[in-house]
Amino acid sequence: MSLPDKAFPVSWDQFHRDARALAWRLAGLGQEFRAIVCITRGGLVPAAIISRELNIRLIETVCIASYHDYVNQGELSLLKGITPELMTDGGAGVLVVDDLTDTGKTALEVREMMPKAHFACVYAKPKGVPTIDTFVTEVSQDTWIYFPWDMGFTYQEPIAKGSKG
Ligand SMILES: O=P(O)(O)OC[C@H]1O[C@H](OP(=O)(O)OP(=O)(O)O)[C@H](O)[C@@H]1O
Ligand code: HPA
Ligand SMILES: [Mg+2]
Repeated sequence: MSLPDKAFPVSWDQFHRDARALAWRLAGLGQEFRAIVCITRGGLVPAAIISRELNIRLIETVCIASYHDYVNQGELSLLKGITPELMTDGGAGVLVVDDLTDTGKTALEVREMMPKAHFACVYAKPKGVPTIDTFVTEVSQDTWIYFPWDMGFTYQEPIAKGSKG
């Protein structure tokens, strides 16, 4: 598969605002979370922001990789599971955080470990939406989200270059 046609670039500022908006939504649920489980690596950044906003200091990781060559999803590899103490009662009271859900496969894998946990991510594509309880912004399935930690400054061709006008 090649990169989807549409690009949704996200700056650090925008990501911070959107992750904070996610924290506001989660605060609005009126639920006390006993811990955050972040899905590495993408979940580390929103987890830092949400843990600060919601004053959650117990942070655990579940380490999963699936997009081995950036755009193409392969087999999911579970590199590190979740501590058994947090998986008691199906993960009730635990907040699972990721940067985005795309096909929903990653979230479903973690849901099998903690069916009663609350799943949150900043961005969602339609296929992944049913796997998530709370998110901020939906983008179409044929959009690629460019996160600031994957980006650098590069030269951009002028729009007019190559056009007949
Ligand atoms: O809904 P899905 O189709 O499963 O895709 C979403 C997952 O893909 C990305 O992680 P990736 O596996 O690329 O690893 P990374 O977080 O280390 O970049 C992203 O951070 C999500 O965790
Ligand atoms: N952007 C970045 N990483 C991803 C995406 C995306 O749209 N989908 C799955 N991993
Ligand atoms: Mg990830």
